[in-house]
Amino acid sequence: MEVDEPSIFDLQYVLTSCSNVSPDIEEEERFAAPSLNLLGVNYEVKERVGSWYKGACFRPIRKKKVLRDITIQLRGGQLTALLGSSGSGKTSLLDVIACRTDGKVSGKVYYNNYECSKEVMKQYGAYVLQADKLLANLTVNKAIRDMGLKNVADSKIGGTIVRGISGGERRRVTVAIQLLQDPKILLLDEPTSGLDSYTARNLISSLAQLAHNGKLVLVSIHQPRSEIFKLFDQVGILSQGEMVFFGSSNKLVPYFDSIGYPCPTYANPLDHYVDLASIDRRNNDSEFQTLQRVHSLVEKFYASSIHSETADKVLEATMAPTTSRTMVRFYRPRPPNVFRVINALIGRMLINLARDRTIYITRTFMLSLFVPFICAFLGHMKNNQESIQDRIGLMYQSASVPFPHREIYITENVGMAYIQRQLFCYHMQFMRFRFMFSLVLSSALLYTGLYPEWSRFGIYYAVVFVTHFIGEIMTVGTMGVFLNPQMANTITALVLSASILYASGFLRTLSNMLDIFDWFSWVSIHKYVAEILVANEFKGLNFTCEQNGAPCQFLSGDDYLKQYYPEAVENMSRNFGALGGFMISFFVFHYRGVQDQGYTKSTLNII
Ligand SMILES: Nc1ncnc2c1ncn2[C@@H]1O[C@H](COP(=O)(O)OP(=O)(O)OP(=O)(O)O)[C@@H](O)[C@H]1O
Repeated sequence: MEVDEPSIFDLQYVLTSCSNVSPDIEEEERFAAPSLNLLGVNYEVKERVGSWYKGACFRPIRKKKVLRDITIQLRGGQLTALLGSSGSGKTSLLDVIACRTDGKVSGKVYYNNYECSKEVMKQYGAYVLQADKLLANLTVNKAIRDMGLKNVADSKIGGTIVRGISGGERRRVTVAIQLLQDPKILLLDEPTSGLDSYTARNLISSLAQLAHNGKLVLVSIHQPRSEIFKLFDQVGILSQGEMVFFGSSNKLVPYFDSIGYPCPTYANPLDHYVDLASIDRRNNDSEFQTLQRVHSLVEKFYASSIHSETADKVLEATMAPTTSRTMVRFYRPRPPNVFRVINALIGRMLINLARDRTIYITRTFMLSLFVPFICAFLGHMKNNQESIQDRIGLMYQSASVPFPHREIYITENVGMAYIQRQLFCYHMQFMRFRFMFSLVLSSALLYTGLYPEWSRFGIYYAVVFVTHFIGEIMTVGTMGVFLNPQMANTITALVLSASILYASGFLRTLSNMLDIFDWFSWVSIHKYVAEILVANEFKGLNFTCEQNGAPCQFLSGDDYLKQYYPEAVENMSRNFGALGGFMISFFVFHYRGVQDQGYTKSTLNII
């Protein structure tokens, strides 16, 4: 197998820096090659069909077989490529191996003698997704210290706004981050997509070197150049979820020759065979013909000696008794303790934020416009009858979550094991922002003429902060469920706007509201937020009866509370307790949701 000399930013370097192997591990265990065996694997998903306007519940569910009867063997020391046209099942096969499926998987998936599970994959595997999800403002040096990306080590990674390293270098950083945990199995979904052919070739060459050093490397790939072909040890070609070829790459051309599909001279064999296994859906005739051809290719492959040899090997491997002798333990560097991890993650996020001038500029700009506007608009609060309405307007403003959450915080693919901790760190660092923002807002509003008492200011500030914090948790939680930032923002904004309308009493008196809204208000944060805010402001306040048009209705804040929020003062502790309860339950809910979805579907990308 032909492999280039290591280049200056060769990922191979990672292996040396990561292989700080414990001396007391037996040689045999240390160098045992990983192997993956898939026997008769089927993967079926359910999808709703029909027009969206019929609603999710009324659209029929259709079962779809995404993978059929996949029997393959992958070994450490080999670079295997999965090819196939779009929709052929490459990503699904990687997902099955990584246990990231959301459908039904049948058949056997074995990692050495272990039945493959999420835990096994978390421990031994790493999955590089299609998109590079990296914190834009970190430097390569910080992200992958000593990774061999020397000439770009101090460059910012960059993103859509910040210009940074090139696409190819970014891909290398993503791969290198996964390699930090020294995985035995490395799965990469289209690592070369978006790269020019020269950079793509360099990346595949680096992966080949990693594989030849003992790792099991599996890549899905679109249209590889013919030079790249030489770097693959094994090749699998998928069509419609079935294998039309899986075996050693040097058997590929002779095999297709032998079944009557020779590769034309000067054609790239990989391109040619992928085309052969693709379905042409431009019209019924060509679809029928290509389907027939693929059907025959699959049948021929399953009848071939290449397939039966693989099947025999896989059968033997998956039938082997699981004894302590055959059970291979791999040494993995001991992970740092949880506090070090959290500390490091927070540090990284803070550095990223500190370097992100756009966030600071936008925030400062918004605050410097918003706060003076609020002060000018609501400033110099009087104590006449009209000021009751002014105060309610101010409470309304305080209970709304003012800024949409658009900062990108967690956009880095940190691997499967880190989602929980990263989420925790996200909230820790996010809290600082909200803390400061709520403080500036509360102080500015205090200046407008709220009840001048420090304890009341403290309560006011706490409520503003908690409301904003819950809004944030809701957005992140919704994001965990829908995995779509726009949708998460819209849904949270809608829910919170509805909640303030019917539960706060700021826009319509609660006694005039329909009963149904009263019931709903018990599960809305704004019922409790509003009661705390009005009790905090109105209790002990006196109003004058200036004769400027408004009838003199309330001589004191207590009168107002008695009329509209009769138990607000007595319910103060209950209301704080309820908000605490909301915070905890939203937190647990969103934590679970984000964790499960983040693992199954994709890496977190919170905007
Ligand atoms: N969870 C799912 N729900 C519905 N359909 C799915 C699901 N997962 C995969 N599929 C379908 O299975 C087929 C294979 O998808 P997959 O993403 O594995 O293809 P692919 O070869 O990786 O494609 P591409 O090269 O375009 O990324 C597609 O038709 C896809 O729509």
